[in-house]
Formats: sequence, structure tokens, C-alpha cells
Amino acid sequence: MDSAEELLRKTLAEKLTLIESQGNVVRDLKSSSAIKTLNSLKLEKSSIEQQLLASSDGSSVGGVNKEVFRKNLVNTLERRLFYIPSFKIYSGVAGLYDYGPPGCAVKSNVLAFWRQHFVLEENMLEVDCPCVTPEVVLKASGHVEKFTDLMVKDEKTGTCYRADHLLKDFCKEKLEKDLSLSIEKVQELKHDLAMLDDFSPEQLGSKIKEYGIVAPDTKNPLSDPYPFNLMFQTSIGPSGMIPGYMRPETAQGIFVNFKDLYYYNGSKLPFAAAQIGQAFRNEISPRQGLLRVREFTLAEIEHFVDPEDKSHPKYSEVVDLEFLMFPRDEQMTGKDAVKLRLGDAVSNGTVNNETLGYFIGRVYLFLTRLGISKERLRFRQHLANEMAHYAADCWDAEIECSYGWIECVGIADRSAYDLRAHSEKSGTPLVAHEKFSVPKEVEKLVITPVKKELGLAFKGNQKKIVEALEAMDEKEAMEVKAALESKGEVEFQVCTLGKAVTIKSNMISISKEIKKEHQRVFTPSVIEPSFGIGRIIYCLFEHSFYTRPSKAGDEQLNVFSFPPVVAPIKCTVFPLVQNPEYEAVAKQISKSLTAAGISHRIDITGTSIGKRYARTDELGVPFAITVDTTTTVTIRERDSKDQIRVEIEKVASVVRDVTDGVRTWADIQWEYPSHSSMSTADE
Ligand SMILES: Nc1ncnc2c1ncn2[C@@H]1O[C@H](COP(=O)(O)OP(=O)(O)OP(=O)(O)O)[C@@H](O)[C@H]1O
Repeated sequence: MDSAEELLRKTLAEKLTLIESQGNVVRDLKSSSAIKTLNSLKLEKSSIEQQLLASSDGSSVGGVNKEVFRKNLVNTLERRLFYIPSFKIYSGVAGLYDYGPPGCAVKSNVLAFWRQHFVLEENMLEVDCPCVTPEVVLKASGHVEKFTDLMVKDEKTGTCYRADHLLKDFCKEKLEKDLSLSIEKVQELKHDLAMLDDFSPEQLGSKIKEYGIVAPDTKNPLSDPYPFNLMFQTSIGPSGMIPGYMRPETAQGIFVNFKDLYYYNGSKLPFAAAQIGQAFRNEISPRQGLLRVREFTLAEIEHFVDPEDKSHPKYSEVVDLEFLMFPRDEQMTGKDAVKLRLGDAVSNGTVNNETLGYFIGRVYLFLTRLGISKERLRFRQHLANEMAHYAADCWDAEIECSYGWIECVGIADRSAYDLRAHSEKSGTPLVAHEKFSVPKEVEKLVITPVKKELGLAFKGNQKKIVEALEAMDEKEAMEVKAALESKGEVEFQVCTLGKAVTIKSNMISISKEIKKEHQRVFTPSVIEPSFGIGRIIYCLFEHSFYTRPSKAGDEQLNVFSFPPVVAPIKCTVFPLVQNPEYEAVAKQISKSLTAAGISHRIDITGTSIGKRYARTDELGVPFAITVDTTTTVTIRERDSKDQIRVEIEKVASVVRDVTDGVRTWADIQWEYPSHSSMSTADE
């Protein structure tokens, strides 16, 4: 610990001792003012204890220990039914959560804003495809073979763990806590962390043995790692003959519809399709609450673009944005994320292309407008070993929360991989066309199947074989030509038949000719931003949550500072005191709010105004309307607690403007005089 930290701890500890001794004196007095003083001393004591805890392990959120902060947050979220562990009365199931009423409202607001910010803004084509997906689709995409994590089992209890997570936790803990590590050991552990995605089961197994990593819960030995496919398997229909899976992502539904969507778009590129829907991953050991679950909402965009022109018409709108970026080189040299101007990162090649840069900028705007703190958001570039071999460049929007930096949005240039894979497997060409204004002369491969010979040899299968021969690319065709010329026949794989057939030299002619071309046919590249909605919402909960002392100073009150766009309820209406005239006004205002489409709650209980404010602050309601006359009311803003006075007829339009973002609260305050009333005094 450095001397500044030591000094802080010493000062805090001294203050704590002083408070404890003052508390002992006050406790003996037993008067009401002494009780108030005692309560505020208790508060101060608990705040200092939290700071001490935080300063002891260097882990804090806004000066409060991470664990303490998270415990209070999660307790509030579960108590106010933002979310509920699913099937709770049957002890629940790990990795499955329900959203309760305010959580549901936040989620639907986030999705509505997502649609407005992306789908509407870019004229995207939204689709809605089934969750149950036939095996053939996920075989083509590579999920059946490769969507796996390496798993180890507690050899005595059978409990399963993700092998790479155990190694990651071990390395991080060693690096953070073991001050006696040699430089070589530090380098080795850092290297292991960088290589996590590259280790084979054998390499991971030998690391686990070498470091003596055991089951975290029981300390029992662990099995060797082996791959576990994360997809939930099912079968479609009663016969059990059609294997299927619950989709692990929504993207495949878009790829398989490419041909129709392209036509719907007037056969023009670029265009984007979007989908919001449930994704299912049978995570090995779900942990960290909403961050790693087994069923979650994904919002995905597939932007199809010409691989030879990845410019974006609206790129200039984001070039001047500046935010934290964590390029590959910074990560490799142990540096921190740096603030970069997006335009510079694209022009110097740090970000692969304009369209990818455009989406990084739009994701930044989306997240920060939702209420994610700018200082706790960064864009991290994938290291070479993290990226799929076909990907041109990938960046994750990572948000810092009490669990560390969490990937919430993946933004990848996946090149032409997905469309090619489905073209090959389905036999349907998923391609785009560029029409030339003047025809071009090009050397062209000409494949001419001799249908008579093929028909004699293959009868009913002839059509599929002809299609496969015609779909050969240049490299494949030249190999076939060479084999036919040297051996007179060749084994030829026909995917749609699921087998290889023998093609003889009299069944096909392959040559190169100069031809006039009227168009270019190509497979578009795909740029994919993929949003984990639950992760974003959880980080938003963390970034919005704070506590403040009640007016009496005897308790800490919880507040969610949600921006109006995501707040589950936009305002509350309550009469200051129970009185039929005020109640009638409250009901009239409620009616006008409903007509204006503003979600609100009306509270006509006799509870004190301060308590009613506290209840709604804890749900993140940004505005409270208090009826204290029959002609005008006060509107109170949650975080500043500032109030303005507004005529009853104008209330709904004022609240609508400020919740729709047409005007800010500051604008409204200019227009309406500030107000200090009974309701403030009572708070
Ligand atoms: N188990 C999960 N629970 C909640 N959200 C998830 C989960 N897995 C992925 N996501 C979200 O879906 C987005 C896109 O999925 P992607 O396949 O890129 O994630 P991933 O790289 O597999 O995530 P991770 O490495 O954390 O498992 C992620 O950015 C994340 O926000």
C-alpha cells in the first residue's frame, strides 16, 4: 500500500474511533434530538466502514466497496421486482431470470430506443424468425461443430466449471494479490491470460495441473478439460427425425433470408437487416447474475456491404466523436485504453473500415444516451487469436461494472463467411449484383455440363449435380479440369446429395474465354453489431444507482437516476394531503397523462410526501407531480429535487416534452418559475 493510501486509512480509522466515542455519549442522553444525532453518527460510521473496506482491497465503486455496493443494488432490484430468479418457489434454476414489472418496462424502453436509434435511423429491415432452428442451418454456420466451451468436472461431486474461467480467475488473483511473484512468473501469467482463447484441451489441462487449480467450492481435484456444446438440443415434430436446436444467436435467421431481403430492398447494397429475439446458451456455470444467463434477449444487426466499398454514407456524422478505445497494440504492450477521435482511428487503419467505424460510433451514442457513463465505457479490439479466421476486424463495447469490464456489444466485420457457408450448404446462391453502365471484357471461366451424359449416368440426381458443377469457383474448377485431363475422371463432392460422385471427362467442359460482362456477381461482406440486452440493462442499473441521506438524516435512500427515455414509469401523481378536491385534480391529470401516452402512477394514500418520493426514487421515476392547489401543481425532478410550478392544463405536455427529449429539464426550468413548497419541506 502506498503512503497516500495509508494516510487515508489512518484518517478514516481515527474518525471512526471519534464517532464511536461520540455515539456512546449521545446514546446515554435518550432525548429525541440525541436519537437523531445518534442515527446520523451511525450513518457516518457505516459510510466510513465502507470506505475502509474499499481502501483495503482497492476495489470500489464511487468510494463504496464493490461487494457492498452490489449487495445493496441487487437487494433493491430484487425487492422492487426489477428482476426475479425464475421458478423461485421451486428453488430456481441457475442462469434463468424473470423481469418483474419495472424491469419489463425498462427492457421494453431500451428495445424501443434501440429500434428508434438503429432500425428507424438506418431504414433497416426488421425480421422475426423462430427460436427453434433445424440442425442443417447450424451445421452450415459451424455452431454444431464449434460452439463449445472447455469444461472440467469436480471429480468427486460432478459439479461443472468452465476451464478457461478457472485459469483466468487464478491468473488474475495471483497477479493482483501475490506481491512476491518474480518478473518471469508475472510474464507467464499475463501470457496465459492472453492465450486463453487459443489453448487446446490438453494445454489447458496441463496449465490447470501445473498451477494446482482445484474445484473452487470443494477444493476437490478436477477432470481433464473437454469440449461442451452450449446449444440446447431438441427435435422438431413428433417423429424425432428432424434434429434441431434452440438458436444461440439470432443472426442465422437473417442470413438464410438474405436472398429475399436483398430483392425486397430493390436488389441494392448496402442495406441492413435487424432482429430482436431470445437466444439460448447452456452456459456451463452461469454466474454474475444477469450477465451470464442461459436464455437472453439479443438485438442483432447484419449490415450487408460490397467488400470492395466499405464506405458509409453517414460516416461523417460520427467522425468527431471521441471516446475510450483499446486497440490491439495497447493491449499487447500492457498499456491502458486511450481516448481517440473515431475519424483518426479509421483513417490510420486502427479500425478496419468506415462502416465498422460508423457502427462503433452509433453504438457509443446509443449506450451513452441510455445512461451508460462515458468514463466506464470502452471499445476493445479483439486480439488476433480471439477473432475467427475469416473476420476482418472486431471490437467489443465493454462496460465497467462491479464485476470488471464486461463485453456488452460485439461489433464484427465477418467478411463474406456466413453467406458463403449458407450458399454452399443450401445450394442457393446468396449473392449480390453490380450492374455495369458499360459492359466490361473479362477473362471468364466457362463451365458447360454435358447434360446428355450426366443424365445417362445420374438420372434423377442430374439436376443437383449440374447445379453443383456450375457453382464451382475458379480454383475448384481448375483442379477438376486438371484431374480430368490427367486421369479422365474425378471424385466430385455434391453437398446437396451428401456424397461424392465420379465425373468423367465427357460429362463436362471447362475453359477460359474472353466475355463481355454486364454485371459483377459477388458475396457481400457482413458487419454485425450484436447487443446483449440483459448485460446492457444490468450495467445501466449499476451506473444509475446511488444512495443519499433522507432529510431526517436517519437512513440512506436508494435512487436510480435513469434518463427519462429508459425510466420504467415517467412520473407519479399525488395529492399533497388527502382531500377530495386534490384527488379529483390528481385523477384529471392522470387522465391527461394517459391520453398523452405517458406511463405514470397515481398515489392517493395518506403516506407522507417524503416517503412517497422515496418510494418512486427507488424505481427511478424522474418526475413527481404534487397536487397542492386546484389550479396549479408542482413538478419535482428526481435527482436535483428542484421543483417548478405548472398550470394543470399544461402538465401533460410539459412532462411529455421532457420525457421525449424534446426539451431538457433545464429548458423547462427557464420557462417555469422554481418553487419551494410544503412538499419540499416535507421531503
Ligand atoms: N450467457 C450470456 N448471457 C447474457 N448475455 C450474453 C451471454 N452470452 C453472450 N451474451 C451477449 O451477447 C452478445 C453477443 O454474443 P457473442 O457470441 O459475441 O458473445 P460471447 O463472445 O460468446 O460472450 P462471452 O465471451 O461473454 O461468452 C455479447 O456481447 C453479450 O452481450
